[in-house]
Amino acid sequence: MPVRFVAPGQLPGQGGAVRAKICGLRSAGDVAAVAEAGAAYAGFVFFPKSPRNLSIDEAAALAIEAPVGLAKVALVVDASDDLLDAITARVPLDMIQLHGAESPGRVADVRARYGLPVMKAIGIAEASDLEGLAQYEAVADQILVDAKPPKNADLPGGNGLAFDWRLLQGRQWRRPWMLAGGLTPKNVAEAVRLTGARQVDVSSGVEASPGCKDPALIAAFTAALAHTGAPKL
Ligand SMILES: O=C(O)c1ccccc1N[C@@H]1O[C@H](COP(=O)(O)O)[C@@H](O)[C@H]1O
Repeated sequence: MPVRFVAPGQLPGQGGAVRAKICGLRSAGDVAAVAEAGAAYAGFVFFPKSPRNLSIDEAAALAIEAPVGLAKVALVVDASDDLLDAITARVPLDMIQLHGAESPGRVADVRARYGLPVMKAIGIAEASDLEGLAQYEAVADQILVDAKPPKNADLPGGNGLAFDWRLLQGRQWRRPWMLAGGLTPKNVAEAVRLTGARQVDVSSGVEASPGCKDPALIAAFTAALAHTGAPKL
């Protein structure tokens, strides 16, 4: 399977700055703050239980006005084809993030049906959770390594919970990957140092309250990445 979407600086040895995805944007001001901060990706959440949920019309308005060069990502959770058909028909996108219990076969189907790169989220709480990641390497364009949500959590992500980043030390995957889960402006440099991540994803950690992004925290998050050195694995 050809890799259709590899962000610059994401393959081993390519170096480059650590790239940020800021997820759960809900307003034009959020998008402007993310672009101003130099983030690479803007995430729009389509999951009604989330405080960051957007209607398709709202997301379309934000995505159409987003600056060129800011990659627009639709986050969905076990979405039907009907929902994805509706999103992709209206919202200009660069990537689909699957953040539910989608099987490898479903990842492959979404990728083929929509012709967009797909990032599959995998929840990690302990070392054995990493074993499940391998089956997605063959079908996803990118892997999102996130904290596993607590049992009975309303949200499968976006809970502001971190996992033990040392679990990733010494690991290498065949696909570009992103680190997520409980990242903040204060801890992201340490997370990068410990894991070697070259891409990071944040939602709660740059919010003043659930669903309300804080431009100062977004700027502090990307500023914290500016001085992260080469990975020490
Ligand atoms: O942000 C949400 O509301 C959300 C809802 C459903 C699935 C995933 C969600 N967010 C993603 O979760 C991770 C970690 O978020 P946090 O920084 O710990 O709050 C991130 O990838 C978000 O894209």
